[in-house]
Amino acid sequence: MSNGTSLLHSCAAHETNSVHPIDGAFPEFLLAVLLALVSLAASVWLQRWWTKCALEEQLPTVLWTPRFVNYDPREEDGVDADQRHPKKQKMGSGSITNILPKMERLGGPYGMYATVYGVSTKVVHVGHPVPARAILAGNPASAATFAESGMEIKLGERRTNVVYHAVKGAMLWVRTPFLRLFSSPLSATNGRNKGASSRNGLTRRSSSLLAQTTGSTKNPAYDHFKNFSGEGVFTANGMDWKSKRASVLHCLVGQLNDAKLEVEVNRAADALLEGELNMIMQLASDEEGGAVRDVVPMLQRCTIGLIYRIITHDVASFAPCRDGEANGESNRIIDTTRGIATTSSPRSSATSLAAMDTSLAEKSTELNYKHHQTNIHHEKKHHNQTIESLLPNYLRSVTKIRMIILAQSRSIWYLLPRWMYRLFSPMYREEERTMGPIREFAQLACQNAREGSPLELLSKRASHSTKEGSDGERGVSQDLLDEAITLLFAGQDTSAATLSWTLHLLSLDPRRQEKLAQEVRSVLGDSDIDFTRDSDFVSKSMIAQMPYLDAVIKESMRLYPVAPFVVRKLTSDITIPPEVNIGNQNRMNGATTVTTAAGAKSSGATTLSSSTFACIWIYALHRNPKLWHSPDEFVPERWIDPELRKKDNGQEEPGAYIPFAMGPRNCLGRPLAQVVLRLLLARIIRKYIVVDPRYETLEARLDKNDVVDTKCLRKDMQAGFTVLPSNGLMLRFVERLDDV
Ligand code: HEM
Repeated sequence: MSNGTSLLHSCAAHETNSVHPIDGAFPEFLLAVLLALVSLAASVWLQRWWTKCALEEQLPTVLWTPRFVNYDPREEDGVDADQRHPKKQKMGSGSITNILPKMERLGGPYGMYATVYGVSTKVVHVGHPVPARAILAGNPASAATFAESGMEIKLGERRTNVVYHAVKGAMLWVRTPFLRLFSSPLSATNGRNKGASSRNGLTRRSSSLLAQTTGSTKNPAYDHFKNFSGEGVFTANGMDWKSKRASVLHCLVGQLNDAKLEVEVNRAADALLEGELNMIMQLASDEEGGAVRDVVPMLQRCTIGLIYRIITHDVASFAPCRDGEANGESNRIIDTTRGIATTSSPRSSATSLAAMDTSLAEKSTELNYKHHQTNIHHEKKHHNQTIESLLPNYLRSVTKIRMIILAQSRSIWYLLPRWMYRLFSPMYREEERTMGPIREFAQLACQNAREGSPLELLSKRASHSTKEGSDGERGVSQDLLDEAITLLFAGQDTSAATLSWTLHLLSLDPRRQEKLAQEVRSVLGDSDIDFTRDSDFVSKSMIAQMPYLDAVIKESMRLYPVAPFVVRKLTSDITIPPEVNIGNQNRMNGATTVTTAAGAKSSGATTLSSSTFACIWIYALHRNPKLWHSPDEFVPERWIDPELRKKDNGQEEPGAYIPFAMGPRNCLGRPLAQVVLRLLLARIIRKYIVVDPRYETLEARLDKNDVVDTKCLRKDMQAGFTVLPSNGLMLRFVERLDDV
């Protein structure tokens, strides 16, 4: 202590007596730091301004305001974040619903506009089928026609900036002689020259075949997914992606015959209807107003069981729970109902379980059913412990990771080097915590995969057995684990979300719901009860006879595409022909009269330059009033009625309706999802009337002759990289009387 004091004193004395060497330099040092900071800020500002000006040559451009968005766990707990934090902007949903008005307001060609993201990242926002298909699928045909027509390629609506052009001109003047000296004819590209795009294509050839064929790639726009799905088919690139996609198609989609799929989906429907909902109905007998429950988690449990069984063939772990053996969350319900006898009829409990067995689906004899049922119960004892403990955490985690990944992509962390995000961002720590249960669950799926199942088949393929990960000693390669995470998520989340939105729309439209129920029941009939097959069983051939069911699913996916946008990076310049009037003649390409979105005449093409990112807004495409009549209305009839069909340009135009995206990186699980959605919906609607209590309240307030406008009851979207109804979806299930 005394030593310290004397040291201080001596320092003070020294300071009074002599000039410290740093004294004079200190303000200069500060000044230098300040200058450096100012020049850094100025160069960033200049760079952003420069990029904006360059983009504005082609499209209206806005500057993205950087911010540190962090994931807020309060958004997931079912309490409306708006109510708690009135000033807080909801994550993502506003930017989805406002996209069309924004495109309209900015009025670029095809409604496109651009954003300068970060310092110089260019993002083009697309909500029109012509640019959308050019970017996603490549559009060589239209490009060729365009070139052959000899039409002069001019710029689109040009916003002139005098200073920008003066500086650019001066720079070109200085640079051109040097460029001529040092560049080869192939690399001398100028985006504005006719044919430039093909030359760019040659010089910037990427190793990715996809990039060559479509002029766009997912890389690096999806890199922030990699902590989640690693190098699975969703995030992989180039040749790695190509071989992985071929393998997954072969082992999953190729192996799935109709009989297997029907059996598995009916098994999942049993778990939902005879298991969970049955329990809820019993509980609700004491509840005033019947059983009002959040259907989203129920559907998630149903679809995770389904995809898990499909990829592992492990039928024991998620077998329907009619006797109080439910997993996870549903256990809570069941615990409280111990002592209440199940009401499932002997017919359904004996035959539904039986109908689940793949091999027995073909043979179907009573003896085999009983044998199989015993097997299921035996295997359940073995597996349930682990699955039961992991499932609730897994579902919570995947719901959360959807939001974390979106928050990341909207935050400044996305633009900074990955190591910075890992080191400094609290979001990364949250992400890692969340990934724990997801990895564990996928690990278990890989270990439980039976012989001949898609995961087991994948494990033998070179595409999925190269990279040994940390779990190598447990016999699971990192590649396989990544794929399991990808497939479990893609198979579960999207189907559950789409069904949730469909039930939401039907609950707000009882008339159409009844129409659907009638169709389903007329096809399924009161079915002569067959001892060997459950009368609830719905097959693919049955749903083929239900056009209204098909229309309802299509319409729900139009209004609520669960992947509201996809992103690509352009690998070569893409020139989009001038916009034409979209009239009844439905010519979107190649006509001579050109109308911009704002209505002004123009005769220019638009060239989106290589390395630009393109955000294809599926949500905007599906609600574009130029493509759909009554775009915000739920009108399933539009898909059936020839008169209504004529009013929708979107039904004929490739790229206008793309809930599964399009091009080489379209949804790989589409054939699976198409069947799953229809079968599950048919089963639900056949048994239950779904009622939104808010609709009832609104209807009760109105006069009998009033038309109930349900738009105000539509749920907001909880935006993750897939969208779910915000704060859950509370519905009441009422058993259809004639089924009792
Ligand atoms: C309603 C159901 C579904 C919808 C709406 C849907 C939608 C989509 C969309 C829009 C994409 C493109 C994503 C992008 O480029 O960013 C996609 C990709 C993908 N989907 Fe689906 N999907 C559904 C169901 C499924 C199912 C059941 C599976 C598999 C089990 C699946 C597996 C995949 C995979 C692996 C990809 C990535 C393909 C690639 O990059 O090559 N999806 N899906």
